[in-house]
Amino acid sequence: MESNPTDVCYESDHTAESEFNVINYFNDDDSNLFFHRVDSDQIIYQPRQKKAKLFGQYIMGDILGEGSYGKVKECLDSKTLCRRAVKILKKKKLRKIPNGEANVKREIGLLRHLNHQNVIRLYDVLHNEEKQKMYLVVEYCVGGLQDMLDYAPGKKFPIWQAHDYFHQLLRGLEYLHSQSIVHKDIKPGNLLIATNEVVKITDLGVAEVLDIYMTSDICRTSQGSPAFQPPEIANGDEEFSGFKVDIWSSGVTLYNFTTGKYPFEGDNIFRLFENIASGEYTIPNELDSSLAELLRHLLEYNPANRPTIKEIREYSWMRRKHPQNTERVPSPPANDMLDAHHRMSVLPYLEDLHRVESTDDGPSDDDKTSKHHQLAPPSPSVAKKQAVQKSKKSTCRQS
Ligand SMILES: Nc1ncnc2c1ncn2[C@@H]1O[C@H](COP(=O)(O)OP(=O)(O)OP(=O)(O)O)[C@@H](O)[C@H]1O
Repeated sequence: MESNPTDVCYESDHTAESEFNVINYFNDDDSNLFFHRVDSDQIIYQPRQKKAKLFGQYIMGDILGEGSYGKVKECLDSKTLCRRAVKILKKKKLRKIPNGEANVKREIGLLRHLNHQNVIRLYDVLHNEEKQKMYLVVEYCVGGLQDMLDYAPGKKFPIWQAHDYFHQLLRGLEYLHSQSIVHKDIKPGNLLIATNEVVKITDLGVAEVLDIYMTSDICRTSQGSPAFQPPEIANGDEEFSGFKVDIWSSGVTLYNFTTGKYPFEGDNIFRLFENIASGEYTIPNELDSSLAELLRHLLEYNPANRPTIKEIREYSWMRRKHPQNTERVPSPPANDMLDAHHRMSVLPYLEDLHRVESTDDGPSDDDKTSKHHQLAPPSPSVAKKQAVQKSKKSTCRQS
């Protein structure tokens, strides 16, 4: 077969063409062909433009985490410019989880009425019937205490840090109890940390509201995490004091904060409940005797002997100021270890939303029809530019 220069060149650069978009210049008679070779070091990779997504007045950011009910994303409230988190719940998924829908309904019903510094705030609930999704807009937190423990040396907090967090847990719990609510699932995994080290009790999905006309805190059901359940639940008692369940779980939580371990363990839930029901556990010798004394009382077998929150505050370990002689365990970095400062992930999406493609002569055709403009709130472009600058500058108000 007769070959011409074109064939030869084409074959030799075939891979380059398919991978790097080689540009061919042909002249009319096809006799002068240039292959513009591009080496890999000449290629400029640009990060993929983040496409803005809005729902209601909220602009979505990156994923913060994922639970059994769905994803949690960061978002920005465009009205208040406050940083928030949004739990995205797929209704289909909820129906598949035992008590899923009921738990979410209960949590929403409860959170709507609660307002305390140490309990997560619910700001908004939105539905998308078409997508069968539900959006719960809550306070933004930088992480969870369980994630912090997982990263911490020995999987525990320094005593002074554990002391601070436990104090805050008691404050939040005291508020819930004052509202006749038994949380029933207190554990590090349900304690988030906001900016300024403020602990937030979250996940009220299995909480119970006591009848306000009842004088006791008797409960009959429990769905909490097994390792944090008290002997009366492990034994299958039909009735038990709800508040004392929360005191026991707080005791297991404090034990975990300060030792990195659990008082009761088991290969499976049956073994675990057997161990809890036996009431036998040890407190590591290295713990201060005043802390050991508090833990023993929190983990009293008989719920009636467990202290109330008011009484807990009187223990010498609680009243003491603990020296900050060890470094604080930080909240784990966001975005797979990349961002230790938890920068706001909504910004790149905001930039996409407010990208100005117009010239001085007015908006370009692209601008007039772009999706960004359909999505953006109807405000003049100047105001948009200002909003971007403002949101870049401001560290968002936290309430
Ligand atoms: N308000 C929030 N601010 C920041 N991150 C959050 C917030 N709420 C949850 N997250 C992150 O999202 C993850 C999933 O949270 P979610 O409450 O849906 O599930 P979970 O409590 O971890 O698990 P499950 O509900 O399955 O027991 C959390 O582990 C946390 O990392």
